[in-house]
Amino acid sequence: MSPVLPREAPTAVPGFRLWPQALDSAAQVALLAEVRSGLEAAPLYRPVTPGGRPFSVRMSNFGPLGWVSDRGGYRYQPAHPETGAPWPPIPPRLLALWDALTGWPSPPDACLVNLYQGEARMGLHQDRDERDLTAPVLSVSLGDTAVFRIGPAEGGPTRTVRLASGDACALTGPARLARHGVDRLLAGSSRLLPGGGRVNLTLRVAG
Ligand SMILES: O=C(O)CCC(=O)C(=O)O
Ligand SMILES: [Fe+2]
Repeated sequence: MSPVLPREAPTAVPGFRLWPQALDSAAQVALLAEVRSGLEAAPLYRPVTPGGRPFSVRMSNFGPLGWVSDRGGYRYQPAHPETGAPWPPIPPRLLALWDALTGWPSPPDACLVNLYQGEARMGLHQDRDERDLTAPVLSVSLGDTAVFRIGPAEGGPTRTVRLASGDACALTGPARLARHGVDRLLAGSSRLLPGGGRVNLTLRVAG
């Protein structure tokens, strides 16, 4: 990670924290290589919603627990649903970033990997499958810029925030249960991933 503490930018949503360029371009390249090597052990797959609709993103996980969705619902589990193998470890660079940015006393035990390509998006939702809903959720973006949408937990007006390659953001405190999603990617905004697309890494204390 970067040697200095990333600069935090103000946001209009209390508890939604944003650190533009938390990872400089060298750190982004290094992290992407670590992600690719983890994905060799835990290949991306396309989950379905509990209603049976395929996600437009492909997913995998790192860490003791991984978030999965299927006909049985949403949950965390210790093994890849297709290979049955344990998830590979969370890259140390991400654990260090979690400590530096969140200051949370315990490490994350789950890192969801989302790959967005083409028209992939993610509908508005809350992250609420974790045991302790006071622990922050930290998200790191690599590749094409995402048009991220965020609004209050109870519903109501949302705002959009652009998340570029290397940006980190967190749902904390009053924004922990904020509704959020990804409307679309800005195609061609980054050259980090050959062929375009975006990798999002979401660190959580799940279990
Ligand atoms: O891709 C993103 O920036 C958000 C991902 C997300 O909200 C999730 O996986 O729960
Ligand atoms: Fe989410």
